[in-house]
Amino acid sequence: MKPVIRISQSAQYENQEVTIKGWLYNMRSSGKVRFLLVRDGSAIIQCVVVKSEVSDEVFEKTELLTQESSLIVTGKLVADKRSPLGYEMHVSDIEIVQIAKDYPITKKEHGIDFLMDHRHLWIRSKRQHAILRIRHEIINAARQFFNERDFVLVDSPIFTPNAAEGTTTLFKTDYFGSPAYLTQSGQLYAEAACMAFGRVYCFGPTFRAEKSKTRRHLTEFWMIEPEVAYFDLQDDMQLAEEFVSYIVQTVLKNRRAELETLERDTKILENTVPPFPKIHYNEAVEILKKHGVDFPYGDDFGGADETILSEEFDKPVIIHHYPAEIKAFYMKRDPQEPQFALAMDMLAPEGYGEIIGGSQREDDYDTLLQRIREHNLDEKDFEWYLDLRKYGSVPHAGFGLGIERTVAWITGTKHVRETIPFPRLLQRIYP
Ligand SMILES: NC(=O)C[C@H]([NH3+])C(=O)NS(=O)(=O)OC[C@H]1O[C@@H](n2cnc3c(N)ncnc32)[C@H](O)[C@@H]1O
Ligand SMILES: [Mg+2]
Repeated sequence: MKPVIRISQSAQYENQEVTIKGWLYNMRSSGKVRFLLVRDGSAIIQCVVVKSEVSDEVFEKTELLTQESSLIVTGKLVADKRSPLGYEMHVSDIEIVQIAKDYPITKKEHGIDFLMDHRHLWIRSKRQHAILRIRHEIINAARQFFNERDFVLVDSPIFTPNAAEGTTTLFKTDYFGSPAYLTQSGQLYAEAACMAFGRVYCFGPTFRAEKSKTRRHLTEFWMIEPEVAYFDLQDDMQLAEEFVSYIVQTVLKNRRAELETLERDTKILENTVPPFPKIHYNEAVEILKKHGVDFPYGDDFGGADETILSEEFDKPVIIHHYPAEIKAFYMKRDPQEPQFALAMDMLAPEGYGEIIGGSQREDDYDTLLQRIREHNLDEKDFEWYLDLRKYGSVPHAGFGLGIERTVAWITGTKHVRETIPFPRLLQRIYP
C-alpha cells in the first residue's frame, strides 16, 4: 500500500511511489503521453501518463477523464524545476472515482452572475481557491495575534434584543413571539467581557440590512472585534496598526504562492508596518478640498472620499475624531473638543476604503443614558449595558476589523463577493 499524501507534502516523498486522491483540474495530450493536472485542495501537480509505461487499461482510462472528474492516481514523485510545485508524478495506476459530466465552469470566460450562481463550484478554481486560502491565513493570523497577547476569546451572541450600529440596518426575526435582531456587531457584549477578562476579542458573522449595492458591502460579513479595559483612543489606534501589520506580514510570509497566483503587487503590503499615518477629521476634509471635492463639513466620508483619502498614503491611514453627531451612541466625546467623538476608522490604501471602525466608549452612566435617549433607543434593552457603567466603570476602547474588506485589500480583489465562501448580498442568498 503506497502512502496516501497531500500534494503539498510532495517534498517529503521525492523519488517515492505515492497515491494522491483528488480531481482532474485540466488535461492535455501529446501523442502517446497524457498530462493530467490533478488538484487535491492543497496544490496542483502534473501527472504524466506514458502509454508505453502503463497497462492499456490505465491508458484507456485517461480517454474517459473530464474536467473535475474525481480520481486516485498512484506513481513516482520526481523533482521537476519546470513545475511551480517543483515536482511531478510519473503515473503507474489510475482509479476513476466519478466521471464529471459537463462540468459547467469551463476555461472560457463566464459572466459574474453565472459564476455567482455556481459559487459552490467556482471556489475550486485557482484564483478563488487562492483568495480563500489567504482568507484562512488572515483569520489564523488574527487569532494568533490576540492569543499571543493574552486576549481571551469571548464570543458574542448572534440573536440580540438591541441595535448596536443604528436601527436602519437591522435584520429582525421572531424569537418565540418577541422581536430579536441578528447582531450588527459583537462590541457591546465584548465590553461586558472585557470588564471580566481585561482584554478580549470576539469573532463571528455580523449582519447589516444594507441597501447598498457597492463592492464593499455584504449583508452578512465576518468581523473580529477586540475590546480592552483601561484603553483610550490612542491605545486603540496603536493596537489596530500593530494588528493589521501583523496580519499583512504573516500573509506575505506564508502565502507567497497564492499572492503570485493572484498577480498581486506586494510593494504596498511590504510597506505595511507601524506607525501608520494618523489624521484628524479636519485634516481629512482639507485633503478632500485640495482634491476639489465639495465636501459638506460634518458629513461622514463616502466610498469615493475614502478612495481619495486612502490614495494619499502608501500604507493604511487612520482617521480619528469624527463629528459626534454622525457617530454611534456609545462613543465617548473628546472632553477638549466635545463636538468630536473619540472615534477612528482605518482606511486601506489603493482605494480599498474602510477596513476598521472603532472608538473609545462612553464610560459615564449618566452621559451614556443621555445618549441612549438622544438616539431614541429603548432604555430597557440597554439596562445590562448601563450596568457596566454602574459597577466598576473604566475607560475602555476597541474596534472591529471587517474580514472580507481586509481580504479584498490584501489579495487585490475588487469586490467583496469574492472574499467570502458564500456571499450574501442585497439580491443574493443563493447558493
Ligand atoms: N467593535 C467595534 O468597535 C466595531 C463597531 N461596533 C462597528 O461595527 N464598526 S463599523 O460599523 O464601522 O464596522 C466595522 C468594520 O466592519 C466592516 N463592515 C461594516 N459593514 C460592512 C458591510 N456591510 N459589509 C462588509 N464589511 C462591513 C468594515 O470593515 C468596518 O470597518
Ligand atoms: Mg465604520
